[in-house]
Amino acid sequence: MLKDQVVFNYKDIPNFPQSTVHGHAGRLVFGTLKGRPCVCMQGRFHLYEGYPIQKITLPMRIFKMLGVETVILTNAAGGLNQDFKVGDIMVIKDHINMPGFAGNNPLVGPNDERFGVRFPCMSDAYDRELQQLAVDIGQELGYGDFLKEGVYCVLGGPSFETIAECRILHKLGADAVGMSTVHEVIVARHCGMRVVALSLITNLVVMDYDSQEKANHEDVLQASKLRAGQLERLVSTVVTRIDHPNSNLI
Ligand SMILES: O=P(O)(O)O[C@@H]1C[C@H](O)[C@@H](CO)O1
Ligand code: HPA
Repeated sequence: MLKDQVVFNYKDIPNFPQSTVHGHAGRLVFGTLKGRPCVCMQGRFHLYEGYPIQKITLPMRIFKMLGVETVILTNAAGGLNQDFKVGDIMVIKDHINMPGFAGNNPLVGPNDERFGVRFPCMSDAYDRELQQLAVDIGQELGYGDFLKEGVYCVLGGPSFETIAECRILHKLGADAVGMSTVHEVIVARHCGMRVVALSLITNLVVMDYDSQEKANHEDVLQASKLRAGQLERLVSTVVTRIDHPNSNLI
């Protein structure tokens, strides 16, 4: 997808965490997309891997220091919204930081004023212009039937949710549930980068005690492959259409 690639394995970057999840390659790829400089993470980090939350979000601060202005995040998520189907792409409009309710927030600890303020606002976490751009581009690409908008809820994982947990998350107003993204968004917003995030609905969560369905990682990987090309096209088109006052890294 990127031209003129320069690739670093995470293991060769000092102090960088390592990907431990099947399906996460563990590479940082620099390059250009239609002339736009970009850096892509092939593999991200999660609380359930045992990393401290500040380590999970370290790449965001590195990107800020490299001059990145806009962060585009994608994830796999379970659909809670009853109108969602496997293969839907949800443009995230807001999040519920469930670990944060218990004090597990990446900004806990002394605030580093070089990056941002002590108490950052999160009511504008997801850039509204970029959300609209993603929706408009999705429509143009003919994705209207599977393009949704909604609220993403992060949990710690690695166990998938119980039926009672899914029911409560749905009642709380979440449309999709996952194990990532939110921590990175908080740190990216703290240091003033713009954020747009997309969830691929890889499975529908089980909300019914009569259901025989069981969430599993293999189904998540399989469903991700089915939409990989379309998701990549959406992301790359968004990149080429973002307004870049300083033409910096994306
Ligand atoms: O895209 P992410 O890393 O959030 O993927 C989800 C959460 C777990 O890593 C995995 C569970 O199948 O998918
Ligand atoms: N729950 C949590 N995380 C997920 C799911 C899910 O159902 N699907 C993909 N990531």
